Amino acid sequence: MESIRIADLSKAYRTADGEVLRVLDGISLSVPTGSFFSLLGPSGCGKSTLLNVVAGLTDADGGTVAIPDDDRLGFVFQEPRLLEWKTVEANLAFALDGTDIPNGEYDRRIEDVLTRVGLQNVRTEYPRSLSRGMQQRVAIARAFCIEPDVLLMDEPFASVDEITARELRADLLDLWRLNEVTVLFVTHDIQEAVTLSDVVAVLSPKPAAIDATVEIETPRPREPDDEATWRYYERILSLLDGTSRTSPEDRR
Ligand SMILES: Nc1ncnc2c1ncn2[C@@H]1O[C@H](COP(=O)(O)OP(=O)(O)OP(=O)(O)O)[C@@H](O)[C@H]1O
Repeated sequence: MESIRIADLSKAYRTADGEVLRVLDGISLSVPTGSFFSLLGPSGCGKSTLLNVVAGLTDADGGTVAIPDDDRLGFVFQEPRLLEWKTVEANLAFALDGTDIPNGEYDRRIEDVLTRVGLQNVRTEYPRSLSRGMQQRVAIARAFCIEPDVLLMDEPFASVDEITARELRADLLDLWRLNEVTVLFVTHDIQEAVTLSDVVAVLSPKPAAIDATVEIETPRPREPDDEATWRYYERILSLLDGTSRTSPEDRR
C-alpha cells in the first residue's frame, strides 16, 4: 500500500529578471503507507518546492500527486509557525478546529500529545516564553494532535541546536511508531536521514530529479556514530557527490 504517489512532477519558477528556473524535473516516487521516507538533496535543489506541491501549497506545471481523499495531512516546517497570541493548548485546539474531530475530544488529545513530548507543564504558556526547541516541540505536538495519516516535514530540526535536535528526533520516532503515520521528511543532513528513515530518496541538484533511493535496513534505534550509519552515510554522500556511479541496486 502507498500513501503518496508522485508521477512525473515538473515545476519551473519565473525569476524577477524574467528567466525560467527549472526546479523539478520529472519526479516520480511512491511512499509506502506507514513508512518514514526522506527526501535528501543539496541546498536549493527543490526539496521544499516538492514538499509544497505534495501539500497542495504550490501548483506543479506537470505531473500528478495522489494521496487518498480521506487522508488527514499534518505539516511541520523549519520555523515553528505558532500563533503568538494563543497559548500552547489554544494553538493545538486551533489545529483541531480545522478537522472534523469533535470538540469533546480536544482536551484528551491535547493532554496526551503534550505529555508524550514532555510539555504538559507549559500547556497554558504563550510561545514567547518557550525556548526555540520547545516551540518546535509544540509544532510537532500540534501536527500529531490531529492524528494525521500523512505528515509532511520540511527540515524541522534545522534551526535548533544539535542536542535538542537529537531529543526531538527521538520523540518524533516514538510518535511516528505510535501513530502509524506516513512521514515525508525533507532534509539536507545525511546522518539525520539515515538515523530516521526507512527510505532515503537522493535528489540531484536543480532541476531536481530522483538520483537514487536507498533503503535503510538497520534496526532502530540508530546512532549517528554507528558503523552501519557511517556505511550508509558514505554511500549516500558518494551518490550526492556523483563521485561513484549509481549502482543498479540504488537506481529504482
Ligand atoms: N517562489 C519562488 N520564485 C522563484 N524562485 C523560487 C521560488 N521558490 C523557490 N525558488 C527557487 O527555487 C530553487 C529551489 O528552492 P527550494 O526552496 O525548493 O529548494 P530546497 O532544496 O528546499 O532548498 P533549501 O535546502 O536551501 O531549503 C531555489 O533556487 C530557490 O531560490
